[in-house]
Order: sequence, then C-alpha cells, then structure tokens
Amino acid sequence: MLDVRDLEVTFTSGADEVRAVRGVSLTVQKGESYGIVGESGSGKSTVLRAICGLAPTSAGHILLDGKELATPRRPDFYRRVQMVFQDPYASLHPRHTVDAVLSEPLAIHRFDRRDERIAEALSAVGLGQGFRFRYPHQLSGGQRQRVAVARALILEPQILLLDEPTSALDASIQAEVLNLLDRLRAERGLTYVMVSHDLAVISHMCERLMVMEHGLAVEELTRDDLRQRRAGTPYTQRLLKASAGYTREAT
Ligand SMILES: Nc1ncnc2c1ncn2[C@@H]1O[C@H](COP(=O)(O)OP(=O)(O)OP(=O)(O)O)[C@@H](O)[C@H]1O
Repeated sequence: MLDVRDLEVTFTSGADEVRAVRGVSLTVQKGESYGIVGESGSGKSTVLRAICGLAPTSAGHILLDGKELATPRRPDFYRRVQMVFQDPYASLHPRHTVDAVLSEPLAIHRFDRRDERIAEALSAVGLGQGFRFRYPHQLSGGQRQRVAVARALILEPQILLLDEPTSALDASIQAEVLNLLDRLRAERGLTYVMVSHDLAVISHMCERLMVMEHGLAVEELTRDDLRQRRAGTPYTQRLLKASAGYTREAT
C-alpha cells in the first residue's frame, strides 16, 4: 500500500547540512502495522514527515497504491493518510474546543453529517459527548491524545502515521492509548506506520519494524525476531536492553 524507496532527506541551514534520512526504503502492506524504531535523532520522524510531504526530500520515491505522490500533497492524500504527533499539548490549539478541532477537517474536506461524525469520533476514542465543548487545558494528557486520534480518524483515513503517540504519557495511560489504537486498527482495517524510540512499544503494536541509526535503516525485523531477541546488530541489541522491563498493562 505504501512504498518508500531510497528516501533521502537533507536539512540545510546556512553552511550546515544534516543528512537526516540516507537511502531508506520500506514497504507497508494494507492492514499492517509497521514500526520504525531508533534513538533520538536517528531520522524516524523525518521519514513520517517526508511521507506527508513535510520534509525536504532530496531523492527517492514515495508511492501510495503504486502511484508516486505529488509534491505538495493533494488534498485527497490527507483524506487517506493522517498523522498523529507525539505531543498533544502542542498539536491542539489552546483556544479551540474539541468541537472546533474536530469540525475543522470536516469543513475543509466538505464532509456532511458533521454533528453525527463528531459524536461518532468521540465515542470511538472513548470520550463521552461531555468532552465536546472542552478546551485542551480542561483535558488530561491521555484525553488530549484521544482527541488527536479522533481528529486523525474523523476523515476516515486508511493509513495513520503515528509519531511517538504515547511517549508523552504516563505508563498506565500509555497502555490505554496503545490498546485503543490496536482496537481501532482491528475494527477499521487501518494501516499504521508507528515511530517510537521504545522497542517494547513497537513489538506490542507492530508486526514488522525497521531499525534506524544516523539516518540509515540498519535492519528490518519481525515481531517474532524481537520476541526471540534475534537482533542482528549491536545497536538493536542495545535498544532491546534499553526497553527491557516495560510491560504493557491490559485494559
Ligand atoms: N526541520 C529541521 N531542520 C533541521 N534539522 C532537522 C529538522 N528536523 C529534523 N532535523 C534533524 O534531522 C535529524 C533527524 O531528526 P528526527 O526528528 O527525524 O529524529 P528522530 O529519530 O525522530 O528523533 P526524536 O525521536 O528525538 O524525534 C536530527 O539530527 C535533527 O536534528
């Protein structure tokens, strides 16, 4: 469904150049949950941003259903592909109510039945209708991230790009939001590409994953490889060690 080939992203500011992504390729099947893991600065978020057309791609190809994506992305791309960011504090406008946050994409894409869709989106993420006219500061971190997920889902996309969607949350709330994302994917047949620095989170959420280091894809593993601790590189072994001890609680 999604095909990234030999992607290169270079940021330049003045004389400085940062080669954030250096020849990364990945293929994600429809309905799959694909993870990208690596230390801070390894280029994970930049890959997601490049898919959305938000990073300066200097080489490579990004295809959706076999068709190369136009730059800038066309509006219908955002009906099919939505992104959820790490920090719900930053991604929600402080002076917009939940209703305004959810109405905006519906208005931009001229969706009908807006009231109904907002009610449905809130209940899909486990928030009652009482949350509809609240402002972000009247929500907990977990509730805010649920609103961000509702906003991403309200256009009924097929693919969610999830950039550290739970790393700003407490461990117990993190587990709740991960379980919610898992359930939504199963119910709606969604395809996920999820970025995290935490291999434990990725191994719970994703069937396959790519490990990134310094802008390079160092290896691709399956969930089984991870569970058997079959990491091919010392770097991945180190990430595995760093994430040991994390357990996901059931809801
Ligand atoms: N807009 C930008 N301008 C200049 N450099 C950038 C920009 N965005 C990212 N970079 C650089 O690109 C590299 C990769 O950053 P990226 O955010 O993709 O890493 P990451 O693996 O997602 O890390 P983190 O988990 O900390 O977000 C870093 O060196 C970063 O400083």
